[in-house]
Amino acid sequence: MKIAINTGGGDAPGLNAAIRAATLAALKRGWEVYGIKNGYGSIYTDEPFIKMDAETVHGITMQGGTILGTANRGNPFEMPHQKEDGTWTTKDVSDRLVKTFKEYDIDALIAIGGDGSMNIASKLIKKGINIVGVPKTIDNDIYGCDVTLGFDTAIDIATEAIDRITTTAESHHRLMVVEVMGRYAGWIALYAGIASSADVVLIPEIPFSYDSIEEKIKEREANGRHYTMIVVAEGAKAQDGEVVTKGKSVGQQVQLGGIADRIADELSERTGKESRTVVLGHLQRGGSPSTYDRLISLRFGAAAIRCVQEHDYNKLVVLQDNQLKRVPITSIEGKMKSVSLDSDTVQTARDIGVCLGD
Ligand SMILES: Nc1ncnc2c1ncn2[C@@H]1O[C@H](COP(=O)(O)OP(=O)(O)OP(=O)(O)O)[C@@H](O)[C@H]1O
Ligand SMILES: O=P(O)(O)OC[C@H]1O[C@](O)(CO)[C@@H](O)[C@@H]1O
Ligand SMILES: [Mg+2]
Repeated sequence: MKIAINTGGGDAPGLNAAIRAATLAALKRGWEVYGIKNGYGSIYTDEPFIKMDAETVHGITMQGGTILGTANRGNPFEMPHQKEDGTWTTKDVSDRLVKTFKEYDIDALIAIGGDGSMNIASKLIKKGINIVGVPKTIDNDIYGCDVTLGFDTAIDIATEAIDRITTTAESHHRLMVVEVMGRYAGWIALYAGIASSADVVLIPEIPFSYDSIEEKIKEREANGRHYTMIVVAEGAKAQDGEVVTKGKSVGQQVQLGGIADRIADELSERTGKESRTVVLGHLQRGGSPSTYDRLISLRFGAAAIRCVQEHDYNKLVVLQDNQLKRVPITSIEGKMKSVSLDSDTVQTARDIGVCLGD
């Protein structure tokens, strides 16, 4: 049996642990293991696959990033391509990918990635590639999976950062707006916001009203709290506004960012209070995984190999009610896991007085 492994989309803490578990579990079964570099990038080069052995994955469980490299601009069905006149377009190079897989006799691919990677996997499955998916993304937004690898570390980092920003906010009697990642779902903002006792948490699932935040600030001032901590997901938007973006390159998803500045300016204007913004950005994605992420990544990686062993292809290994399960990759195509507004976590936020902007 010959398997290949790749990592796609934004990196996340725990990717290396998943790669290690999948590699060791496959080697243990006497299989050959190959890595694909930079998403699907190396497929189109002279060395499409690199041979992986126990040495390749030695000591990487605790390492951030991915030893295979990743890409979030290299969807084989929409590959950026420069035309003769210098302008950019996209082209479908998936047939070349499928041909290379066949040439090298790869029996199955372990695709470690987010929703975008699983959408690509879904299409490759329809072209005859055997795939087992491993759910990765700090955004925690993969449908059908309670938790994705990388999320736990991201909320730990965000919580610690918000804790630290809170003491300076209080000392200076300021409004502090902390922008965290979360393109279409507010998991990081909600979990880290509640855990760090933020006063206002704004998520994409609840378009916010400035009146509601202003009222919260005024209520706090009246109670002698002369600072307010606002945590906002990059994908959140005002009730009468749009998601704030920074532009888009060909073949890449739109780059988000800038909502914190908008909110800070508007609230300073309304309240007369001084404000500052902090964008946590890629701090949330880098560095060593938490214990939970190491373990869940190892579990996902090994489970993916058990799937291949049973020829149970085209499944995504997921965690549901703390049990490892499998769901068809094609069944989650185009879907997303949003924060449920009647979940107990959202109710908890409301019960302890967190303003959710509505
Ligand atoms: N293996 C891959 N090679 C090249 N591009 C990829 C690969 N996997 C995903 N992409 C592209 O990267 C983008 C993000 O992928 P995905 O949703 O899987 O990642 P994510 O963890 O949610 O991170 P993010 O979306 O923020 O980069 C998508 O536009 C997708 O088409
Ligand atoms: O800056 P990059 O690496 O292109 O990706 C940023 C995106 O990746 C994520 O970190 C993970 O999906 C998003 O929250 C964010 O919008
Ligand atoms: Mg994604």
